[in-house]
Amino acid sequence: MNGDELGQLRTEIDSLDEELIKILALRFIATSKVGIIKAAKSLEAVDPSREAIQAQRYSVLAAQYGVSIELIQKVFRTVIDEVVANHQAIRESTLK
Ligand SMILES: C=C(O[C@@H]1C=C(C(=O)O)C=C[C@H]1O)C(=O)O
Repeated sequence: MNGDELGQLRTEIDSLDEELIKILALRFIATSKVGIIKAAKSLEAVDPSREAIQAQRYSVLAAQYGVSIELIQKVFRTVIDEVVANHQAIRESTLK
């Protein structure tokens, strides 16, 4: 591998990282809207049955794309925990 290839690969990685962050931002916008709807309907912040279905799907997709299932589950656990904390905050702010 020459220096040119290394540089090109790092440029590709930087661009993919930006896409990941952009997609996460879009996901948080969508989940915030869900949080507002759930707070308005007095629904719990956490939905374990929905999360179980998603976890199943993440495993299938991880296998399909050849990515570690454990890694994907950990990444989404971190993201979903953040969403749930955000939903709890929305719920508490609407109760006041
Ligand atoms: C977004 C929701 O709220 C929570 C967060 C989820 C997520 O980030 O995907 C899934 C289920 C819920 O525990 C939802 O209920 O759909």
